[in-house]
Amino acid sequence: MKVAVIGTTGYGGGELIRILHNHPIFRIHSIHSTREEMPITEEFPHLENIFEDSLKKVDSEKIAEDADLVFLATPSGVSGKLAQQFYGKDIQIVDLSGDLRIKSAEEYQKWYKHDCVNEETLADAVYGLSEWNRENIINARLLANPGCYPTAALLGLGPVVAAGLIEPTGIIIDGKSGVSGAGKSLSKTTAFAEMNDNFRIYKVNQHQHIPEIEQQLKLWDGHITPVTFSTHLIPITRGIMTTAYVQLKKELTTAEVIELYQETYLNHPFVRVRKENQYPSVKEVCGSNFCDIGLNVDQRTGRLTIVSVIDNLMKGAAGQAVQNANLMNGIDEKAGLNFIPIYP
Ligand SMILES: NC(=O)C1=CN([C@@H]2O[C@H](COP(=O)(O)OP(=O)(O)OC[C@H]3O[C@@H](n4cnc5c(N)ncnc54)[C@H](OP(=O)(O)O)[C@@H]3O)[C@@H](O)[C@H]2O)C=CC1
Ligand SMILES: CC(=O)N[C@@H](CCC(=O)OP(=O)(O)O)C(=O)O
Repeated sequence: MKVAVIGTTGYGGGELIRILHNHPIFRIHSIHSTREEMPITEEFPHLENIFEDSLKKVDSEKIAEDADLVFLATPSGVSGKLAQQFYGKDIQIVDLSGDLRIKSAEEYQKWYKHDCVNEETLADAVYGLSEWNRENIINARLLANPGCYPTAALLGLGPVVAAGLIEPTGIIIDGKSGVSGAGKSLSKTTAFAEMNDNFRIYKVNQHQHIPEIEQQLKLWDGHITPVTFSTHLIPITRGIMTTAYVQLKKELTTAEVIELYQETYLNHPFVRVRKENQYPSVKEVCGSNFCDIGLNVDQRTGRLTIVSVIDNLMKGAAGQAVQNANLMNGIDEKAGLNFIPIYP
């Protein structure tokens, strides 16, 4: 199958190349960004002698004629416009941005601060939380790949929320991300002198992933009320940890909760649930498509602490995008994603 990647010179696009280069079914047919004709090795010298194609113009007619599937690894706003151009053509679309995830146009405008794609396109987009929306993903032509923080937070919360085991009010989620989560553009907040030896909170109560997290939680339990979600930048390159705090409705032991998670994710190879008293760290998933989860019930407060870790560029972006593209095409969901995490 021929695939095209738009936004190849970015961090998410670069990660797509790393995965797709060894994929057994997908072949990279063309790569694109605003810098047409430039060999990709000018931006990514690490690809020298491995993959040296040149970037091509973004021509949606031609891409749709030549390729079977297109990955949009482009910024919010750009992705929406491109999705609109490809929509209705004979090509599958997997968008890594936030432009197709929020079903309410009003909510999208409120959090993303610009106009949303048209209603018809939005209605057709399938939310690609791979482990939880498989039936719809299998039939999707237009796929909204989840955000990095929502992936970690939702995989962590899903089993207890869907089972109705927690109070629907007062959910708190604390997220920490490495700086590659912000993309490759230069900015003061991600500059070395700002981030090295530092740790900061950002977008307090204003993060664009809040409506995405709430939308999915409400599908699991319609009684869920607004969540508190805080994001922090930490001085690492890759990796996200989310820690969620939820109140259990009834007394449960940590062992019982772990059993529920193990059963829920039994047939989902990319989610690994830690044993009692073991908690994951970001290094344990770095470079891989795994989401590792650790759990603990505090018997004093009746609260459950849920720790999830992912690599933001893999399960949080390109890895889950390929997992979804596999599912959309009836391919083994692990195809091309059989990476052992890079440790230490
Ligand atoms: N980084 C992460 O961990 C995650 C990112 N995402 C989302 O994935 C998308 C890509 O993110 P990321 O790779 O980090 O971003 P980057 O800023 O690193 O890369 C953006 C890419 O988009 C290209 N681009 C920008 N404007 C256009 C345009 N008008 N036409 C064609 N190409 C364009 C750039 O190419 P050039 O400069 O060569 O023109 C570059 O290749 C974003 O929507 C982001 O929100 C989602 C989850 C996690
Ligand atoms: C560290 C960092 O800055 N991360 C970015 C993640 C952005 C992202 O992935 O955006 P979408 O999912 O909305 O496309 C942020 O917090 O905004």
